Amino acid sequence: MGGGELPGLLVNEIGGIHGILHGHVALLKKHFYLITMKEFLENRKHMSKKVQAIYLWWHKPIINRELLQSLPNLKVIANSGVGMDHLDLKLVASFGVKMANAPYAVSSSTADTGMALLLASARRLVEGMEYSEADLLGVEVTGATVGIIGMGSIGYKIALRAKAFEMNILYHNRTRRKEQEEQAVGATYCEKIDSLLQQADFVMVVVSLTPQTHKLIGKREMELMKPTATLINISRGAVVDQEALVTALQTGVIRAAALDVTYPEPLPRDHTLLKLKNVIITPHLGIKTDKATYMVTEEAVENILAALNGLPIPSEL
Ligand SMILES: O=C(O)C(=O)CO
Repeated sequence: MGGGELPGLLVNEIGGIHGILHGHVALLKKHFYLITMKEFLENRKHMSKKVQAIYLWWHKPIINRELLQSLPNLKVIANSGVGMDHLDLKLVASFGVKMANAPYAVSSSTADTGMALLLASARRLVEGMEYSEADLLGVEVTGATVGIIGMGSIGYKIALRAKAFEMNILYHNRTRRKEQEEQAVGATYCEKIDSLLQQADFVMVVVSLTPQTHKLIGKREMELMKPTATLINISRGAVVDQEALVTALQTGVIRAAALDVTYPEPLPRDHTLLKLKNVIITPHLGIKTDKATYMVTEEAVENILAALNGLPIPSEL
């Protein structure tokens, strides 16, 4: 590898389950001298000074104090998605390193994942594929109420999609959306999460994982939900108390769950959740489309270049 004058960009790895997709390498190489974590660790002394930016792919928690201490020229860490729970933000900031996420690129594909789970659970698609019986009775989506917990850009796109399915839309968020935004999607604000839980036929969890949202949906919250309701989680596994969820699903406290996120990911093969018929689990498909993953990398490149050029970072945290 040459390197020339291009700024050094450290990435987890290339390819594999947790690596930058091969198709993105050319884009990154246009702007940066790419260094994989493996190359960095093999030649730490030489590489340390080169690294000016890190591109974190797929929630991999690779940043710790020791790494930060060994990168004197690091200016920015860009993330490949919106969730930053795998990063110790305070620690990074204490090194004077800027951080950016990629909220724009992810919103449509993640909202699509949420709706796919909602529809698949409502109409029992997975069971339908497993059994050729034709008498599986699902629940109607048209006219049902979806309760969106977390009305950021993904939550809002879910509301747009739910409107097209003629659903009633409730939402809970730390801050209320503007009246025009609510009207555009026909969403009603619930100041109290409990009121949303009591009314919704589909509860869609979209909040970021923070200490405040850790196990936000626990036993009490599930007991507030209707026994006919479905819980859909596309945020982070730990926003839902998974043990409480198993019990709720086994005892009919709620009808079903559809989860794109769990803890750990993936779940061990013998995990109870994988054995329940009223559960759909997908392997964190969130943003995983050809288009969205590429857009995420483009967004990260923009953020990194802005940071290295001393310009305002579009998605700075
Ligand atoms: O953007 C993120 O953080 C995601 O997990 C999308 O799936």
